[in-house]
Amino acid sequence: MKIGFIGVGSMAKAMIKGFVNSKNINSNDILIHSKHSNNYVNFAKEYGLTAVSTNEELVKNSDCIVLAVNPIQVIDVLKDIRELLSVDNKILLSIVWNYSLNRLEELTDYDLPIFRTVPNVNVEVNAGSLLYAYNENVSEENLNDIVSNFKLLGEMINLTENKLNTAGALVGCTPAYAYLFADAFSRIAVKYGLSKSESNKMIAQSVKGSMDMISKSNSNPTDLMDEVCSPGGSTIKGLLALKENGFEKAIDKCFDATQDN
Ligand SMILES: NC(=O)C1=CN([C@@H]2O[C@H](COP(=O)(O)OP(=O)(O)OC[C@H]3O[C@@H](n4cnc5c(N)ncnc54)[C@H](O)[C@@H]3O)[C@@H](O)[C@H]2O)C=CC1
Ligand SMILES: O=C(O)[C@@H]1CCC=N1
Repeated sequence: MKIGFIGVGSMAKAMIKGFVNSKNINSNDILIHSKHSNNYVNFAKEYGLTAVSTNEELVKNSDCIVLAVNPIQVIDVLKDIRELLSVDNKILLSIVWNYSLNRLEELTDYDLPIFRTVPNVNVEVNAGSLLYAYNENVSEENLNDIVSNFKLLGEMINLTENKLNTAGALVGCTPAYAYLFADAFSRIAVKYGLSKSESNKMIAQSVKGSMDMISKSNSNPTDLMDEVCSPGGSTIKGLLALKENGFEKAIDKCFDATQDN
C-alpha cells in the first residue's frame, strides 16, 4: 500500500519514522508533500521517501492519503484534491484534531472511505496509540489494509466517534504532560547532585515500568500507589506534598482545557 502524507510536521514525521523503523514498509512507498519544500525534501532524502511537488500528485500516486495538516488548513487542502480522491478506490485517513467524519464527508465525495484517527508521538518508536473511527464507506478490505499497516506504529484502538475527543486528549496530549512530569523530576534531582542525562534515563525507565505495571497487572493505580508507600516512609510524605500543592486539581484543569473546543 502506498501511503501519502499531506503535511509533514511533527506528527507526520513521527508516524513516518515509525513506519521506517518497523522495516515492514518500503520507505519509497511513503509519499510526502508539505508546504515548505526545504523541510520535506530534506526529510524525504534522509529517510528514502518519495517527495512529490503537489498535493494533487501525491493523491494520484497514493492508496491511502494521510491528512496531517492543522485544522485551519483542511478546507483549502481538500478543495484542491476533492475530485482526485474519488478515483481508484482511495482511502482518506485524517489525523486532524476535532475534525468530524461528517465534516470530512462534506468536504469530499460522499462515497469516499474515511478514517478519523488520533495518534500520539510515541508512534515514532512504535509504541504509540492510534484511536480510530470510520465512516460507512469503509469496506472489510479497507479496514484490514489500514489496521495491518498502522498497527506497525503501536496499538490500534477502535472507538465510536463520540469518544474521540476525550479519549483523544488522553492519548494525543498526554505525552507532553508526561514529558513535563519527567523533566520536573530530573531537574530537581539535578539540584541534589545528579546529572540531567542520568536523571532523564532513570525517570524514563521508572515511569515506563510503572505504566507497564498498570497495564500488565491490570491493577487500579490507587492500589499500586499503596504498595509503594511504606508506613512512615518517604513516598507517602512526597505523595501528600503533591496533593497539598494541588497536583490533582492541576490535572483536572489541564484535562478540562483540552476539552474546551
Ligand atoms: N502533534 C501531535 O502530537 C498530534 C497532532 N495531531 C494532529 O495532527 C495534525 C498536524 O499536527 P502537527 O504535526 O503537530 O502540526 P505541524 O504544524 O507540525 O504540521 C502541519 C504541517 O502541515 C503543513 N501544511 C500546511 N498547509 C499545507 C498545505 N496546504 N499542503 C500541505 N502541507 C501543508 C505545514 O507546513 C506543516 O508542516 C493536526 O491536525 C493535529 O491536530 C493529532 C494527534 C497528535
Ligand atoms: O495539541 C494539539 O492540538 C494536537 C492534538 C493532540 C496533540 N497535539
